Amino acid sequence: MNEDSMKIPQATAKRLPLYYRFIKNLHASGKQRVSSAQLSEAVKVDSATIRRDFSYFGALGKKGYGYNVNYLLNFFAKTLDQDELTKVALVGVGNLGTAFLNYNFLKNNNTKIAMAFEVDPEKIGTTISNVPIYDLAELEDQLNKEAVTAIILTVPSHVAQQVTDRLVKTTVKGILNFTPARLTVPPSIRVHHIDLAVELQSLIYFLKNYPTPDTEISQEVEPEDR
Ligand SMILES: NC(=O)c1ccc[n+]([C@@H]2O[C@H](COP(=O)([O-])OP(=O)(O)OC[C@H]3O[C@@H](n4cnc5c(N)ncnc54)[C@H](O)[C@@H]3O)[C@@H](O)[C@H]2O)c1
Repeated sequence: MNEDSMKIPQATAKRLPLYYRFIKNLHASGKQRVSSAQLSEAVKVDSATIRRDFSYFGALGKKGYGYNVNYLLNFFAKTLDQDELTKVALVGVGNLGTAFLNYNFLKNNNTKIAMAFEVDPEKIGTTISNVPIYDLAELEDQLNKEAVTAIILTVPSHVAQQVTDRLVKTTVKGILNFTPARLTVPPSIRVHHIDLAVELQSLIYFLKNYPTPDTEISQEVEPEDR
């Protein structure tokens, strides 16, 4: 993010990539404007929140016109540093790690998994989707050489902290932690925790306590631009 975006609240900033993806699709399909109601339906964020978020971006929607797609696209691209490729490394090429390496992140944004690390001699020295898999012993050297700023952590939970401790001496500023381990990091490193078990439990709680409308109804409101 650049300096202009420092004033954007964190909750708004988190929704930026979501808005950006949708606006990019709209732009690609030749649309010039979009209303907050259309955005709301597509990204599943209520329109009052969208209007408030967009006011931080200096995008003031006009009644009966909506928002200018080109303006938004330029704003998001600049704010999210889309002109710069962010290098990411993955640590732990098991079931989950392999799936992420096979998934082409570049399709959606300028994020690239540049390298991966392993301890299994069978995997070290091989590639998956052109991503080289290095020995964990080379962690600090390789990360610093390529100025990697983010890590996807998909190791067994009992080694998560020891891998994290080694990142302190590198260019890494953020960790996307898929392990159930709660990580201790210095203030210079940010951790986002993705716990599938917790998310699943929360979904099931919502299904039980806040039943969704009939499938037929939700299909009727499916927008064409999704
Ligand atoms: N598979 C899933 O659906 C899933 C879902 C949610 C969370 N998780 C979590 O993600 C993590 C990975 O899960 P998985 O199913 O891919 O496990 P996995 O055992 O298939 O893969 C772990 C990989 O990490 C490697 N490894 C072990 N120690 C390492 C180290 N110090 N440095 C680098 N690599 C190391 C192993 O050789 C192995 O290839 C676990 O913490 C798991 O709890 C997995």
